[in-house]
Amino acid sequence: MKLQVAMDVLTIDAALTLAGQVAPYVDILELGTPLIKHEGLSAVRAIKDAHPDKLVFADLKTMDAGELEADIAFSTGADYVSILGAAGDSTIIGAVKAAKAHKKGIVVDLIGVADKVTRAKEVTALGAVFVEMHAGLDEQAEPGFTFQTLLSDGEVARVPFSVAGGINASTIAAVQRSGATVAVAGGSIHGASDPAAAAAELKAAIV
Ligand SMILES: O=C(CO)[C@H](O)[C@H](O)COP(=O)(O)O
Repeated sequence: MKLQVAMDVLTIDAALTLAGQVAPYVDILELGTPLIKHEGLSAVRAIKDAHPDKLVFADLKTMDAGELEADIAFSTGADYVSILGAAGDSTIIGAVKAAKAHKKGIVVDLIGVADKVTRAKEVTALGAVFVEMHAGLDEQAEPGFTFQTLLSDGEVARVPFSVAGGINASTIAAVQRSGATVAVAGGSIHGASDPAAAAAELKAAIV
């Protein structure tokens, strides 16, 4: 299982600092949606230039204009671009077309999708390299939130999937047992007093 750090910071400087701290322990460097909205896709270029050996994930969460938005991000250095599973099939098909042209990958983020299992199968058939079983920051804060549903949806869907939703050192082993191909960790790394140590601890928990 690969480890992806979600860099939910707001400036390119902060992202470069964080990436420099955690790169030895992670496989995928994700530019978070707030960072891209704040700094633009130049953040993707800056991270790829600084870490050409790492996979770079642009968390666009695209809902429309799939081919155009994905093409821009791939042209700027992204290896993966996220498209929302709630988007129409034509948006996902367009984004996959751009990914194929660049020999890169589309990840479909299932945040907010009620039936994640069905949509996971549909978008994988459309060409997504993997889906993200994702509970966003707001959903994590809702009463009754349970992380377990993400894992069981991934297990049932039987397609390549990542998991994101507050993963930390005490939950990452369960993520791996569920069969996930990627564990995404944001706050447990960028919010730690020592992000390098936090990333190292997560990496060490992956067997
Ligand atoms: O995409 C996101 C929110 O929409 C986050 O980057 C993702 O949820 C990972 O962060 P955390 O581990 O803090 O949940």
